[in-house]
Amino acid sequence: MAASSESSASSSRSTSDPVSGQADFVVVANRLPVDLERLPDGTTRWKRSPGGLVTALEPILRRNKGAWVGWAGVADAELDPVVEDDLELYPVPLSAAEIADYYEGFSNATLWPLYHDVIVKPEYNRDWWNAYVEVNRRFAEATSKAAAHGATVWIQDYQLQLVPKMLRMLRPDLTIGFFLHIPFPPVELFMQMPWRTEIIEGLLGADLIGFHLPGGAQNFLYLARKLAGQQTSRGNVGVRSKLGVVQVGFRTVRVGAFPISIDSGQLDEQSRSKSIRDRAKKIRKELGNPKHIMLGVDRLDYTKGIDVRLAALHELLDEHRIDPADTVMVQLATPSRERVDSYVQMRDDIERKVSRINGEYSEVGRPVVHYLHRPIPREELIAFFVAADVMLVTPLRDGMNLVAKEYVACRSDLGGALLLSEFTGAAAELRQAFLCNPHDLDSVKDAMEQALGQPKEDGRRHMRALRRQVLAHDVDRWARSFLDALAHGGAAGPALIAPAEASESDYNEDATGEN
Ligand SMILES: O=P(O)(O)OC[C@H]1O[C@H](O[C@H]2O[C@H](CO)[C@@H](O)[C@H](O)[C@H]2O)[C@H](O)[C@@H](O)[C@@H]1O
Ligand SMILES: Cc1cn([C@@H]2O[C@H](COP(=O)(O)OP(=O)(O)O)[C@@H](O)[C@H]2O)c(=O)[nH]c1=O
Repeated sequence: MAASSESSASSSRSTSDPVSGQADFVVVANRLPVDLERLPDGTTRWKRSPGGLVTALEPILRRNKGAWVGWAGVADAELDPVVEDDLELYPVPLSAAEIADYYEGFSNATLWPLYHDVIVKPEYNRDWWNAYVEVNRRFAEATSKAAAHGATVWIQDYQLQLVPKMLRMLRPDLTIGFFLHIPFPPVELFMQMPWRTEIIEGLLGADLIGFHLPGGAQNFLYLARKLAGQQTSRGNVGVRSKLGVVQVGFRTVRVGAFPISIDSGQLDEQSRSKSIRDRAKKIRKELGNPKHIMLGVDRLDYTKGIDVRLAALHELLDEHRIDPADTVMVQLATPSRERVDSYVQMRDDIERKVSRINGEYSEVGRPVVHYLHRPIPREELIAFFVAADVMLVTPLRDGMNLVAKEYVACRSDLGGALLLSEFTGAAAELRQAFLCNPHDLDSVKDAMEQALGQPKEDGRRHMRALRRQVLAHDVDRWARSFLDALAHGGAAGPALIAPAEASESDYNEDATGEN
């Protein structure tokens, strides 16, 4: 079952030979890399799960023949383990009530807004918390059954912050890592959380806790001192270096910054293929061969600042700083968390903004904003990256934002410009982008105007520098740096991550891979 292509669930599932307690390397995440989809005719099929966590981890796990414990994306699905040549999937069932309380409630209406700078108000609800505890326990139990004696287990993200402690109690023989894919908030915000001590203690069950940026690691160290009363190191945490330390009884928990990335070599190669180049030309033509194509690619999430870029475009059109006759914007938006209130409201707001702009500035057959509300297949996305002159990445807050890195990896022609919010993790690495403050509309408008008007030679210089960063720091390097740190500080033996088959240029710090 390839996550990138859809296939019948029944044909790819081995029901006769469930494997248990055999895996030396286990990833645990809320979602499996594939979602089970129930079709109207009663049949099912697998489709790729949304989001950057899956994009990043799936290739790593396949290369290392690991096991993945997670939810299959639908309610009440009791599925057997799926065993493939290079991956084992262990589905964890969730009931409809648990999806409402643990996933939509505590994970996405409490933790998600709290950890993203309270862009919308987090809701604190005891029933949701109880469901979160219960589901975290189920994930810990499922992992305990999948992992071999002495295995390395890598737990992912905010939905599963209690699993490290629960799993350690069940299986003290395991080496346990935890990685948070979203920002970890400062003390002033985290202290709102009614169950703040339980969460910090849950995370401290791990041997190594990873964040994208040093700031998240520093916030965590402070809270471990304040809430769990533990001794911690006080020096600065570095990027992939200078780990922080928390002493929990006789155990030492380490804390570090490991910025996630993408399979940049593979994307670079794919984006050079004739089929993608041809499709990119066709997209341009289908859009009416405008002078400028601006592109946004996001889950439809209020953190992503889609409303901000639309507002900037609208004002630039009003001020005649953008000509609607020669510029189009394409917004590709994957549906996300559609039953959470704040997501429903945001969708209405965005769709109103799109129709206002189009109502005022489009001509028949030539909309200014092209808006698609559906998941876009990977190949098609790559063609859009190749076609776009300006990539709009304007989150109000984002742990990393892999889309920004994917755009850069796809531009071996050194064309295009990246407009990037300072409030993304990616901005710490992609300094040659057009950086903007999404809370300041003038800053976004100015950056948009500059990106559109950038002289070609300046653009090539910027893109070359961006590509150097993205090609040298790929997802393999991210996983290896985390797992090496985990192996060297814990009970595990040699590093588990085998290097990807890579061309020399993928790992050459000076390579831009340009055409
Ligand atoms: O599973 P969903 O509720 O549909 O959400 C999708 C994923 O969204 C989040 O992604 C984050 O991880 C990316 C990779 O590290 C990062 O670049 C991005 O900034 C984050 O927002 C979430 O953290 C995942 O757990 C979800 O699966
Ligand atoms: C809209 C869209 C996106 N993708 C892929 O999803 C991930 C998104 O990752 P990112 O870190 O930017 O943000 P979140 O994890 O969603 O918060 C990226 O790999 C995109 O290419 C996709 O495959 N299809 C889509 O329609």
